[in-house]
Amino acid sequence: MQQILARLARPAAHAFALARAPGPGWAALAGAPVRLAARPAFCAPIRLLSSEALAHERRDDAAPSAPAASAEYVPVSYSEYTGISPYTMKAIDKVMGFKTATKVQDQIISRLPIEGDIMIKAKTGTGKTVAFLVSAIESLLRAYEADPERRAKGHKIGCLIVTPTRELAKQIATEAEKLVKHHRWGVQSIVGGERASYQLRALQMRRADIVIGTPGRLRDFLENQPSVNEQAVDTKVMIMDEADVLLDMGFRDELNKITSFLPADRQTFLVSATLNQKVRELASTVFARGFDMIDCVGRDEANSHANVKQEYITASPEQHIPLLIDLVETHIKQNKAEGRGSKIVVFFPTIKAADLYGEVLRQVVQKNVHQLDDRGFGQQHQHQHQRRGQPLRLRHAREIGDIVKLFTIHGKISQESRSRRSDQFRAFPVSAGRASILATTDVSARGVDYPDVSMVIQVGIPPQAESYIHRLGRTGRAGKAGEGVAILAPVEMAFLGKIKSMPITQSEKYTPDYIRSVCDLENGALAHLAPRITSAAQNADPERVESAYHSMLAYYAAGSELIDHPGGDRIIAGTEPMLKFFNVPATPIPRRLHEALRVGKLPRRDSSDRGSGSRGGGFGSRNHRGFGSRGGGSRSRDGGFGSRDDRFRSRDDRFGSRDDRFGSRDGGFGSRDRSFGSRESSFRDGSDRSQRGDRQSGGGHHRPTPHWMGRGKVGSR
Ligand SMILES: Nc1ncnc2c1ncn2[C@@H]1O[C@H](COP(=O)(O)OP(=O)(O)OP(=O)(O)O)[C@@H](O)[C@H]1O
Repeated sequence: MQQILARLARPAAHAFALARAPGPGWAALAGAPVRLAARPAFCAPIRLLSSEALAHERRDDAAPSAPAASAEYVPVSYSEYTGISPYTMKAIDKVMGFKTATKVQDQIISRLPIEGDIMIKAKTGTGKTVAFLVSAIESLLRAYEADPERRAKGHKIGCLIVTPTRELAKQIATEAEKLVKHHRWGVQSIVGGERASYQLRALQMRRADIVIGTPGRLRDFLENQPSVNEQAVDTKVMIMDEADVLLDMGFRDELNKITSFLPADRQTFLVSATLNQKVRELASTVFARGFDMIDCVGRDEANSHANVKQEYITASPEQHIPLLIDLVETHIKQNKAEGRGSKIVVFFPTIKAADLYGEVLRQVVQKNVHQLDDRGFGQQHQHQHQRRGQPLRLRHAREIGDIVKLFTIHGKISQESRSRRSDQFRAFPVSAGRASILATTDVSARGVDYPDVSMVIQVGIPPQAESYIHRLGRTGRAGKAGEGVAILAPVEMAFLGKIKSMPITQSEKYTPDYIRSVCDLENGALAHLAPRITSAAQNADPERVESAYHSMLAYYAAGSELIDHPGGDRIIAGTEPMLKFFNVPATPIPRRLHEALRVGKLPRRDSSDRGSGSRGGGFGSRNHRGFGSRGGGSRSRDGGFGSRDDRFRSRDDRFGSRDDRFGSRDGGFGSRDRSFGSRESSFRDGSDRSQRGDRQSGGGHHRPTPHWMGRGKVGSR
C-alpha cells in the first residue's frame, strides 16, 4: 500500500527539473547571502537543503544532535524514470542488474535533466557512484546532441571525476564503463603510481568521454601537458567524489588548480558522505553559480544505517586480541549456523598494529587456505568439479570443510599487492562455511566497496570522529544487514562523546565477567584456541611489538582531541598493557615521543618498573595460565633507543601512522602512511626465531619464557 501511494505521488520525472535562480546566492556558505533552492512539492520524503540551510547548519556529522524519526524511503523501480536515456537505462538494467533505485539515486535521477551544480550528501554504501554517474552521462548526452561532431570524435574530456585514491578511481571507472557500454564511450583513468606516458598516450589516442583521476596526477597533466589542457577546456561536468576525504588528505590546492583549468560554465557535483566545515568551504570556492543540496540524511538522523547494529566493548589493551578472536569466531560460527558465510573488516589505528594484531589473528583463525587458488576457489578438486559440472563453491565447501582466510591491507604494502588483495577480498565467496577477514587501517575506511561485509570491528579509536562513520560504512552496504563493534581501551572512552549522534551502545554480551572468561585461556571461551593464541603471542618479534606500542602512543599524541588527554603518563599507562599480551617488558619510550605526549622529561625508571611483574594483572596473574608472568626488561635506554629517536624526527614520521587512512597523496594508498620502522612483517620467520637467543643475550629485549609456554600444547598449531 505504501508503495502504491508513493508511486501515485510521483509525477513524470521530466517535471522534476529544478528551477534554478541565477546568481551568486550560495556563495556564502561561510557567511554571505545565499539563495533558496527550488523544491518540488512532490519531493519524496527526503531532505532537499538549500545552500542557506546548509550555511546555517554548522554541525559536523559525528557531533551530537537530537534524535528524530525520519520517513522511510520506498524503493522506486528504475522503469518509472523517464529522464534516463534508453542506452543508459539498458545498462542499468542489463549490465548493472539494478531494478530499483536507492534513495540518493532516486533524488538525483528523478530530477534529470539537472542543469546546475549540486552537492550530494548520502550515507555510505548507498549507491552515490551510480547516482552521480547517471546524471553526468545524461548531461553529457545533451551536450553531444547539441554538438554531434564532438560526440563523433570523443577526443575532448566530457566529464572529469576527481577522487582521492587510485582504488576509488578504479572502482568508479569500472562502474562508468558498465554504464556507458551501450553509448560506446571511452572511460580513462589518470592516477598516480602508473606510467604517465602510457596514460598520456591513451588520452591522445582513445575516447575521453569520462576521465577519472587522482588529484596529483590530474594537476600534473593539466599544468604540464598542453594536449591534456586543450582536451579539458570544454569539460561539461566535474565531479569531486569523497570531497571530505580529498580535503582531509590536503588536496585543496590541487582541487583549486584543477578547477582553474576547467570552463566556468561546467556543471559541478560535490559528493560526500559527511559534511564538515572544510567541505562547506570547498563548496564556496568550486561552485561557480548557485547550487542545490541533496541531503539524503535526515536533519536529526544518524549518519549510519539502521540495519547496522553498533556496539562497543571496553577492555584493557592486553585483552583486545582475545576479544577480537572471540568476536570473529562467534560471528563466523553464527553465520555458518544460519547458512551464511562471513566477511569481516577489522580496522586498527596504525600500520604497525594492523601488522602485529593481524598476524596474530591469521595464526589463530586462518584455516584451509592452502586449498585455495587466487580466486578463492579450491584447487585440488577443481578438475573434478568441472568434469561433473557442479557449482565449484558448494562442492568445495562440502569437501574440505570450513575456510577462513585473512588478508592484510595497509599503506606500507605495495600498490600492486594492495590491489591484488583488495580484489581477492572483494571476490571472496560468501557462502556457508567460508569466511574472509581483512585486517587494515584507515586506508580501507572510505569509499572502498566490498559488497557483503557482514561485520566491521574497530580496534581502538579512529583518527577522526568522522572516520568512525566511514569505517562502519564498509558494512550494511546496499541495504544489507551488518554489525559494527568497537573495542576501546579505558583511555579511549572519551571518544564516545565525539560520536554521540551514533546509536552505539555498550555490548550486553561482553560484560567484565565474560571478558575475563574470554581471556582465561585455560578454562574460558577460547580454551580450544589456547595453543594457537599462545604460540602466536610467542612468535611475535618483541621489537615489533614495542614498535607497534610506540606507534599507538604517537597516534594518541596526534589525535589527542579524541581521547581523554590529561597528560602523557595516563596514555602511556593506559596503552602499555598491550605489551603484556606478548609478554614483552615495557621499556622507556623515545624522548621525542614523550615530548609529543607532552609529559615533559622522560620519567626515570629502573628495571623493575620496566617489567610488568610489578603491575600484576594481565592474563597470568589471574589464572597463572595466560600472558602475564613476566620479568623486567633488560634493554638499556642508550643502546636501545638512541637511534630510534630518529624515527620521530619529522612531523610526518612522528604522526605518519595516522595518515595511513588515505595513503599516497597522489591517490594511492601508501606513501604518506609511514609507520615506525621499515620492516614489513611483525613476525619472525623461522630463521629469525632461531636468532632470538642471540638477541636476548646481546642486550635486546629480554622476554622471559612464561611457565605456560613450551608445553606440548603451545607449539602445536
Ligand atoms: N540501485 C542499486 N541496486 C542494487 N545495488 C546497488 C544499487 N546502487 C548501488 N548498488 C551497490 O551498492 C554498493 C555501494 O555503492 P557505492 O559504492 O556507489 O556507494 P557509496 O554511496 O559511493 O559508498 P561510500 O560512501 O562508501 O563511497 C555497490 O556494491 C553498488 O554496486
